[in-house]
Amino acid sequence: MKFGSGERMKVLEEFLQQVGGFGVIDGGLATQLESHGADLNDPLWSGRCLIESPHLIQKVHQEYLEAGAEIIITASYQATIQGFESRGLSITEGEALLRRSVEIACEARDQFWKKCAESLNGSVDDAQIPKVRPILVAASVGSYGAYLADGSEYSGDYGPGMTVHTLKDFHRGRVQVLADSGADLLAFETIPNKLEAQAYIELLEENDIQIPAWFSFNSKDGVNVVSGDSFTECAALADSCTNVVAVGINCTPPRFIHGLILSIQKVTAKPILVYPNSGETYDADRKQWVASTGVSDVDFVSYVQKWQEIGASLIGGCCRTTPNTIKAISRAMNRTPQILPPQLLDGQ
Ligand code: MET
Ligand SMILES: [Zn+2]
Repeated sequence: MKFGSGERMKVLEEFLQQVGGFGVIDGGLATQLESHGADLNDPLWSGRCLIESPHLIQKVHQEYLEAGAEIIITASYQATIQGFESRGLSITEGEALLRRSVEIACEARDQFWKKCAESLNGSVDDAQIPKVRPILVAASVGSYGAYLADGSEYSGDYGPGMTVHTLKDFHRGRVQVLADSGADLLAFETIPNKLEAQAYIELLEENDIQIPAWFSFNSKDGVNVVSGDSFTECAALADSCTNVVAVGINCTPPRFIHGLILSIQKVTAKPILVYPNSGETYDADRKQWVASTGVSDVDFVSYVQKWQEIGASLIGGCCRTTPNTIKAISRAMNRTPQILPPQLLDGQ
């Protein structure tokens, strides 16, 4: 089916309507994989598990669904065809692994729905966390900086010679594979600069990508994206693309989110998504998060209703957040009861 811009918007609009106006995104995927013992000290980071431990990825998706997530993000963030090639895999094998990342998330969703239908027949377990509910699978696209695995997804500095053309060439194959994979939307995450946002837009438009996309930027000062480009200009650029159905912020300390939501609102009427990290800082040289700089789940959650009030429609967590964070977000979220589509209640 060919999507016009209206139809693309409908995917998210209908979802938001069904979940009561506000949706819960999952939490840190890599973080939770590591807590189950995965060694992600690897250029492929969480993408390594697509090769070595796909069952673990599915387990983590399940955990986030149990915690209340309504949008689960695939393990393709740092999984790239080029990255798989440097592992000795062929392009075909790399593409198959990307498709697999979406299949794993879809399987987790199917199992979750099945389990809900069998055990509860649509009833509610936790007062605040409805068991049977719409769930979207978002296919993650991490930045070129994530592929470089040198911390440049947090500096946005790709050097003076970098061009939109090079970035488009880098992303083209993966974006096309993920767009045709059966995912509900593409999640362009942790976008560190304006150049890469421009490259994504041109790719989506030139390749006539049919599924909707969200653009999510990261910031370390609450004013600009990490490269120093204006956050507002980046958000306005995202707004200009008809493929983009939501604009937001991820992997950014919670304390900056309020101001950034207000900046996005000035330039778009599209839904706003936020999934901050725990507020800890990442030491790119040591490839470690520096603990003690972050906020607890309780503090994180104290922000949730305020973010909703000022205009965020989708809220979740990024690095160093866990199923506990998502459970707390889901409970704290202020929303009207859901109108569930009948096919969900039938467990189909
Ligand atoms: C560096 S941001 C990482 C985002 C990715 N979706 C993850 O949670 O692992
Ligand atoms: Zn993150």
